[in-house]
Amino acid sequence: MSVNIKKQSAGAGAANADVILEVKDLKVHFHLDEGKLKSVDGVNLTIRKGKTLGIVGESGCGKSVTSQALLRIVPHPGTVEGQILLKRGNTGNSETVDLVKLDDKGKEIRSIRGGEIAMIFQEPMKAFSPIHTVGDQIMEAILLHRTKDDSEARRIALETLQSVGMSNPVQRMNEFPHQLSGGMRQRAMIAMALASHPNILIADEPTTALDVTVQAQVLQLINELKEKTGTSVIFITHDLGVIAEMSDDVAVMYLGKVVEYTDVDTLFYGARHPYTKALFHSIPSVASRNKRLESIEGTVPFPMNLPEGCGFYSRCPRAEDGLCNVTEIPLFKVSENHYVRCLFAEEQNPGGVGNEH
Ligand SMILES: Nc1ncnc2c1ncn2[C@@H]1O[C@H](COP(=O)(O)OP(=O)(O)OP(=O)(O)O)[C@@H](O)[C@H]1O
Repeated sequence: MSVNIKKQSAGAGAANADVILEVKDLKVHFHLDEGKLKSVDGVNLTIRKGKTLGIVGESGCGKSVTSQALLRIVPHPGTVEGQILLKRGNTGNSETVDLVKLDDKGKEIRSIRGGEIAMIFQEPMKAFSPIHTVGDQIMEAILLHRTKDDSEARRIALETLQSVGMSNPVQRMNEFPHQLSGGMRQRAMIAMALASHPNILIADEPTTALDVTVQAQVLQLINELKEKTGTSVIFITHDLGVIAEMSDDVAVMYLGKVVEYTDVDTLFYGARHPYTKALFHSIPSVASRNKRLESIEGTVPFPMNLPEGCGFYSRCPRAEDGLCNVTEIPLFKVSENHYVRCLFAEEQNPGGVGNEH
């Protein structure tokens, strides 16, 4: 995929009025017989109105569990701590709700889920029931969140299917999910997520299962809808090429923590964390297509009974014994809107490391 980076300011220093969701010190721990599994361990994120935050990292670093926490759908025996501050209502008449404090089966979170915050998954069959038609399922979401009128809901459903480029939407309304092709099912799921007019759309690896052409179409569709409706997007992927296409701001996650947080162009032109740099070395580019790709040495450790210090220590080419493996490494501010969790983050910056985030 070609790398096409937009100039943007980072979310890390976003003005308060622009912020629609703020995640503070989020921890999701699974209390298992073997011990405490720290899937997400002290994550801070800022989601701006009408912008996309990309969350990137290898498998197992806590991306999906973070998105489950935002919707309060973390399965048992997971616990959620910290703050997830959602701004609701219009400017001038808004209130902030801490989603962590809500009962995860209560009325309020159920109205937010699929209403103000909607999610699209890698596998659309997860979102659809196989025994109801696509139209009935999209209408159900609309009847729950937008109108009580059946014919109005049908009109909105058709309009939404059209807006996502669904061919022959009238016929598709009467079809079952398994009758659609992979790409069409993905579009139908996006339509279902968007039909309730969410303020925030969470997309968790939504194109991984699709072929390259359909993948590009779906990414373009999400970007167009974002421009048109002003929806904020949280885009989760392990693919830096997709991050470049989609993101305004980027959080790089490793072992349940954010290790680098900045705007997309700073990340692509000035990544500082050794893990982010390793991720860049592991993506194919036109220039390097004839060379062997470097994969990151080792695997992500299991997030249980971890040793002290930096989580990337065991795989890091820059690691120093007695320094990096002693205490937890904080997130340092290396420049305006650029935060890096590494003691050597200042190495390319003669001005030195700034304050902690
Ligand atoms: N329900 C669960 N019970 C116990 N552990 C879990 C559960 N869900 C996730 N984990 C663990 O939490 C860690 C983070 O998982 P998560 O699925 O968030 O990673 P990810 O970055 O989204 O990876 P992938 O790209 O493969 O989905 C992993 O070690 C995983 O095994």
